[in-house]
Amino acid sequence: MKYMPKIRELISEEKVNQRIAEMGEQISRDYEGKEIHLIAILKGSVFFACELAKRITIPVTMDFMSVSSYGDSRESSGIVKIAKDLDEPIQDKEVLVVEDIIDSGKTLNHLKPMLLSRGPASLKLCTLLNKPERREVEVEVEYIGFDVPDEFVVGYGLDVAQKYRNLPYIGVAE
Ligand SMILES: O=P(O)(O)OC[C@H]1O[C@H](OP(=O)(O)OP(=O)(O)O)[C@H](O)[C@@H]1O
Ligand code: HPA
Ligand SMILES: [Mg+2]
Repeated sequence: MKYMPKIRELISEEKVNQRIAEMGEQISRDYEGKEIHLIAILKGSVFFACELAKRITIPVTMDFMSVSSYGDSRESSGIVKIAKDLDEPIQDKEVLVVEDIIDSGKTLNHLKPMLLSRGPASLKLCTLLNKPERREVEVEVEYIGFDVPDEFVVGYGLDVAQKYRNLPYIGVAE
């Protein structure tokens, strides 16, 4: 039989949804009077990005970029592969990049200068989870849902070898 890790709950569905609602409220206040352009980094951030967008009360547009570096491994390959670029230009837009997790920092460290070179009015980062102990390259992150310990987390969009993205809570794959 294929190896299936046991999943231990780390952050309940209720806590995740409550925190996302708070983040949506804070973002709506910070960007009051503006429109916000959310860029969700596929695939992991899609659950968070949709839930966050529903909690933002100012006008929202969305675009998607598909980026991967982990593949089926629990370690970053260090090679950030862009499988799908944005559909629309971001020039003069208030851009908020939405991630499910910042771990080594390599993905965002690679993406940020690339997006900045396209001339957005502003560019900020928002992540549901942050794993500070694993950071290899510095990234400035404006909005963080939860700090998590140095364990491989799954659920709410996060996968281990493509599985468990659909769990409605955050767990640890043991
Ligand atoms: O800070 P880092 O060490 O770069 O890790 C964070 C990135 O890794 C994961 O993506 P992954 O490559 O697993 O692609 P996926 O979203 O399709 O699962 C996650 O969704 C982030 O994009
Ligand atoms: O802990 C993690 N879980 C799932 N995907 C990830 N990508 C980077 N870190 C993680
Ligand atoms: Mg992944």
